[in-house]
Amino acid sequence: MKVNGIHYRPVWQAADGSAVEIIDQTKLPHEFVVARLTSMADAAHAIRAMLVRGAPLIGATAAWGLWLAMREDASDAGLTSAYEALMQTRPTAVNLRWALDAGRAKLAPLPAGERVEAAAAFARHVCDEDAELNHSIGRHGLEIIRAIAAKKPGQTVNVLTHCNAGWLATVDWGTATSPIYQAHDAGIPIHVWVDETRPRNQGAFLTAWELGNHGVDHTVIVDNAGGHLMQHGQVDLCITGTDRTSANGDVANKIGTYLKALAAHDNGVPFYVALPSPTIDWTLADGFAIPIEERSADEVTRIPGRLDDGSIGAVTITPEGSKAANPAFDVTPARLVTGLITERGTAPATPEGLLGLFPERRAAGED
Ligand SMILES: CSC[C@@H](O)[C@@H](O)C(=O)COP(=O)(O)O
Repeated sequence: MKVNGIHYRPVWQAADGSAVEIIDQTKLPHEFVVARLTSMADAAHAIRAMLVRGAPLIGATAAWGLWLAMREDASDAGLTSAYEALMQTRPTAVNLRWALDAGRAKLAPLPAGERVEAAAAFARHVCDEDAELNHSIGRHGLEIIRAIAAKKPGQTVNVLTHCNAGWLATVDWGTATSPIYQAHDAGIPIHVWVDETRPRNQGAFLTAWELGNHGVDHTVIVDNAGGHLMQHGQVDLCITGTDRTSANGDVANKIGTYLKALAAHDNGVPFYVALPSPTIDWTLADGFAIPIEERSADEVTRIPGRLDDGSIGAVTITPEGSKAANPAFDVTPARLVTGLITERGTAPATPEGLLGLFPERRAAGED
């Protein structure tokens, strides 16, 4: 998507082929900074420290991390240690495992001398494919928004989203935002309630920045406001992303998603989850086994932002000595999910619903 008229992806190979470049998302929305990754350790750090984040982008950056690793050591031992180091960066988004498994399967049979070029080709493919999948998700999600718009002619469709499942979290388009961008581009009047998404504020920092860049009308709200807005008929539908969806349609996503789904259910508001197929974990029968990342207490006790003097800083908001817990994701049970919007269409959040869209998984017996 575009930033000041220039098309960007959040990760790409540097024009001279010497490095990987990323948009450093820890600096947004106050500064637009491009960071260079020149080693596998740089890529691992970028994922762990959330310079890049969001399930599909974590997978795409890991794929580029394999390329950086092969430049350093293309031996079997080098491949194994890069695979293991990158796998340990963040636990919840299954796209990481998907990309590393697929990358290792491509590279392992090759002679070491061919691995660098093959790793670059693989990373380019992962990125291009993610952009295409998300564009398709948008086409299917657009039909849902169009149907809601048809029931309220001339009025604005109000969507609530949580965290950032936008183009910054993917390679392009975003998952939850792809239907929103496509509806906006199709001329459907649309407005987005953006959950700030404490503790890291991906909604306030990133989703609001993205939507603003694309000219989509939006309002940032505190995480606790969604239920109230739903009770008062101000939300037509919710769309979120997911870091991992189990084979029965349970959805792991940013902490707080579950509470939005409960409020939506109580108020009869449709609650959709948008996801590309690499986010489905076919090995898990339900969501309870999804590993939930526990992050630093500092993310809860301190908030970064632009200070009144214009500088960028952080403030402490809790009393000295108070403990803070920081589970970064939660699992929304499938029964609260109206539908899963995938690149192949929208499925009910059930095992049969998912297998109906991905019948090859039935035959595969799942791996
Ligand atoms: C298309 S991104 C879907 C999810 O990855 C997104 O909603 C989310 O929870 C991101 O969490 P983050 O901790 O910022 O990586």
